Order: sequence, then structure tokens, then C-alpha cells
Amino acid sequence: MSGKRQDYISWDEYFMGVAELSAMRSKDPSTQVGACIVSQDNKILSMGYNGFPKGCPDDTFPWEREGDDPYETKYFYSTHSELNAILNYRGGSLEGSKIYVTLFPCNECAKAIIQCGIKTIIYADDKYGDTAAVRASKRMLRSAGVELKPYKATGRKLEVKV
Ligand SMILES: O=c1[nH]c(=O)n([C@H]2C[C@H](O)[C@@H](COP(=O)(O)O)O2)cc1CO
Ligand SMILES: [Zn+2]
Repeated sequence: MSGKRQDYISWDEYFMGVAELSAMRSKDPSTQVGACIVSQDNKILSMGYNGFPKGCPDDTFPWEREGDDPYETKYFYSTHSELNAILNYRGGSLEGSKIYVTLFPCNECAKAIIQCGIKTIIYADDKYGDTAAVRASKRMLRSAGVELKPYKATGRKLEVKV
């Protein structure tokens, strides 16, 4: 019998944990989203969270959800976590990789996921599952043969001291 530790975290807990940790960098006051892209052999390739593009300061661009003028809401400016994770990648190809996301990807992110060759999505929350954007997303992802796997939460609380 080997003397290894038994309470180490699983691959799924590890990668969803990294996605959750990435989400903690988000400045969005209402929804913080994180993503972690992983190779088929379980190496982390990239990470992302929702935020404004480089050069668009968090303190001058709007974080409002609602307003008479959409120009002054966050939706025109925030880059989604999944797209940021894809765009942050500095390696070669993402073909055949998996993406762990804390929230199910929208239709725009689905297009990017399909086109860069990600083959599996492991998602935690699906709070916008009834919206047309997420229904359209699932329509495209299923048609393109991307595997959609709900994350099975273990309920384990991971504590990190920083
Ligand atoms: O897949 C997603 N990924 C992602 O990063 N987001 C971001 C965009 C916004 O900053 C925020 C959503 O804000 P709200 O829940 O207030 O509408 O989450 C939103 C979605 C929607 O599914
Ligand atoms: Zn999106």
C-alpha cells in the first residue's frame, strides 16, 4: 500500500477551483465569471475572467447593468471570461482542449469556443439557461459536437491563505 495523501483535490475540483479563483479578479458588481482552459492531458493552458479590455479602465468605464443609454452600461464593454481565456492564450492551438467555466457560455462565446476547437465545456452555474442567448449557444454547441458537462460539485470547501 502506498503512503500517499488521500485527501488531495480531484482534477475537476482543481480546474473549477482555478476558474472560481479567476472569477474573484472580476470587478463586475453583479456577476463574476471565471474560465480555465485545460489540455486533454490536464495541463492548464489559459485562464480568464469578465472585465474590460486592456486600456479601458475599470474606474472610468461603466459597470451599470441598466440605464436609459446602453452606451453607459457594461454590456458594450465587458469581455466575457471565456473569450478572455481564449484570447489570453499565447501558445499554439486550443484544438481538442476543455474549458471549465463558472457560468454557462453565451452565444458569442460559444462561437469562439467552437471555432478555436475546444471540445468539452464543464460548467457550474447555468442561471441564464432560459434566455435566448444561452439557448442559441446550446443549439450551436450541440450541433458542432461540443460536449456539455454539468460540473458535479463535491461541496468541498477549499481554503487558500494568501
Ligand atoms: O457566459 C458569460 N460569461 C461572462 O463572462 N459574462 C459576464 C458579462 C458580464 O460582465 C456579466 C453578466 O452580468 P449580469 O449578470 O449583470 O447581466 O458576466 C456573462 C456570460 C453570460 O452567460
Ligand atoms: Zn459570453
